Parts: sequence; C-alpha cells; structure tokens
Amino acid sequence: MVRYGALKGLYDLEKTIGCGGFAKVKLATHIATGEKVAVKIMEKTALGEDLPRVKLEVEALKTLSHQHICRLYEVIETETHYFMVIEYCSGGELFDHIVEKNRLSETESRKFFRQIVSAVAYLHDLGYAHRDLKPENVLLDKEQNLKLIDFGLCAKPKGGMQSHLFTSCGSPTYAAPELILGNKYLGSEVDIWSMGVLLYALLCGFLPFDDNSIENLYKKILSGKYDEPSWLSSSSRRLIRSMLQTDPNKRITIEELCNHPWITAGFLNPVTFVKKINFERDTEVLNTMSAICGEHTDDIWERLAKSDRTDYRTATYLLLLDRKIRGLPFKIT
Ligand SMILES: CN(C)C[C@H]1CC[C@H](N2C(=O)N(C)Cc3cnc4ccc(-c5cc(Cl)c(O)c(Cl)c5)nc4c32)CC1
Repeated sequence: MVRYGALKGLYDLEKTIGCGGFAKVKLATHIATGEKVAVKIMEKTALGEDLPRVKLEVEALKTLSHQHICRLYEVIETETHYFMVIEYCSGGELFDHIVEKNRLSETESRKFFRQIVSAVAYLHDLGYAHRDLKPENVLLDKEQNLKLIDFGLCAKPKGGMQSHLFTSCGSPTYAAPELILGNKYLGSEVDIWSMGVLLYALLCGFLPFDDNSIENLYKKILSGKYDEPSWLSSSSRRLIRSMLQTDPNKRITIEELCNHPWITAGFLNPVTFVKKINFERDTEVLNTMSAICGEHTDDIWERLAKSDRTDYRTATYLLLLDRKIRGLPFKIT
C-alpha cells in the first residue's frame, strides 16, 4: 500500500474501487467523521495533456451542488499528485443494476431518469454540458439515489450554452450524430441525445446503437434507426424518438423534457431542480466542529465562507452536514 503523506491523519485509504484512464479511485474513510469517501488519485507526471481536464473537473465540481451530482469535498495537491475527495457511491454503477435486472420497469426507469434529467437541467442552467453521459458515469448511493460523475469532459462554453463546441469527445456509443460528423454542436443538445441512449438502456436493457465495428456503429447512429422492442409503451417510444433525433434542431429541449408527459406520469410535478445555495450555514454542525477544534463557531464559519471550498475544514463540515441530513448522529458526544 503506497502511503500518501498528504492524506496522513486526515483520510485512511482502503481498497481501489476503480481505475479510469489517468486516475485511480480508492475507497477511504474521513477520519474525523468516520464517513466513507472516494479519493480520485492522479499522478501529475502521468496526466500530461489531461491536466486541463482535471482543473476543469475541479472547477465544475466546486460550483455544482445538486443531490444527483457527486459532491466534491476536498482537493489536495502535492508536488506529485492531485487527490480529489468525492462523495462515495456504495450502490455501484447504474449499468450493473440494469444488467442484473435484465431491464428496468417503466416506473423504476422513470424514477432514475427524472433524477438524471434534474441533474442535467441544473448543469445546463449553470451553463455546463457534461458531454460524456453514459451508464458508467451514473452511480447509485446507498439509498439507491442516482449520482452523476466524471466531469472531466464537461464544457462551459465561454459564450454560454448557445455557443458551439468543436472538440469531439466522449464514447462513440453514446455520441450524437453531429459530434461524430465533427460538426459544430451545442453541448446541451449532445447531452439530450446521450440521455436518450441512457433512457433506452434503462427500458430495454441493451443499447439502441451498438456494433463491434466502429464504422458500422457510426452508420447506425447517423441513420438514427434503432429497434423498438414490443414492451416499450407508446409514450416511452415517443419520448425516446424525440431525444434520438439525428437533426439537433428537431431534438427535444431540456425544458420540454422536464415537462414531458412520460416524465410527469405518476408524479405531481414536472422535473425541477433546486439551485441549492452551495453553502448554507448550519449552527448545529458548526457547534460540533467547534467542539472538535475548539474555535468559536463564528470564526469557523468565517473561514469556511471565505475558503475556496476544497480544504479539509470544508470536507469535515459537508460530511457532518450529510450525516445530519441522513439523520445519523453527528454530534460529538
Ligand atoms: C470509468 N471511469 C472513467 C472511472 C471510474 C472509476 C471508479 C468509479 N467508481 C466505481 O466504478 N464504482 C463501482 C465504485 C465507486 C464508488 N463511489 C464513487 C464515487 C465517485 C467516483 C468518481 C470517479 C471519477 Cl473518475 C470522477 O471523475 C468522479 Cl467526479 C467521481 N467514483 C466512484 C466509484 C467510477 C468511475
């Protein structure tokens, strides 16, 4: 077990829970609260041209505060490494959940899909596009709530969501036709296409466009033709068709999606998102921290509010707040 001095006394590193490209993700315990966290470890020398993606993801995650987007608690930078301390999702990948059940019922698909739509609507409202939405980037926490991860490819176009992007990125299987063609595209529109692929995977248990040869895969995506299994309801067929429109101008918008009849069926309200104030003051949690570190709550809050929100103090505050929200003991007895 390689010991990382920078984490000493703050986090106990445990098993590796995944590797992705230039990062290794390990399970860890935040010592002060006993809370489980995921630590994304990146070696600077190995990052190379991927370094800008790390900064992009950190900046995005620092801004984002949504119940279905994985929360960034802390960033630790040393000479050789970056460590991102992120909310742990013990429920694994949504993909595995679909595979083990073969496919999900319309009701269960709707529950998960509403959470994805809420997270993406929130992202787009803040001027971000994820651009790599796929089942592997959708995890579940212990309460089976959905968490969006991996913002290494997300874009916040300078000119806002109406300005076009060019970099082709993400995985071809979930990529929209305009992205494959190398046309200029809108991040929001490619996210809608990818969500269409995700919804299809939830309801069908397999992908709308799939092929071992990348060339045939591209042909299928550009044709926009896919099977509609008999078990799909007409309402879900209509919704999927409106998302998997090869012409981005004909594709459903995120606002229409939030109000779509299939989305609202069985629910009282359309999908909304709370622009959660990123950082609300909680006196009980501050009292607990004051008991731990001996400082006065006003001084602690003062420092928290001024910090860049990625220090250990912030992580401790957020993890205690999480425990309180989940009804777990968080007071130092
Ligand atoms: C395929 N990818 C490029 C990497 C893969 C690494 C393991 C990870 N994981 C898993 O695959 N479990 C099954 C366990 C697990 C549990 N909690 C997690 C909490 C956060 C994250 C996470 C990972 C990355 Cl690379 C991020 O950028 C963010 Cl914002 C968050 N990954 C987690 C994670 C999923 C992604």
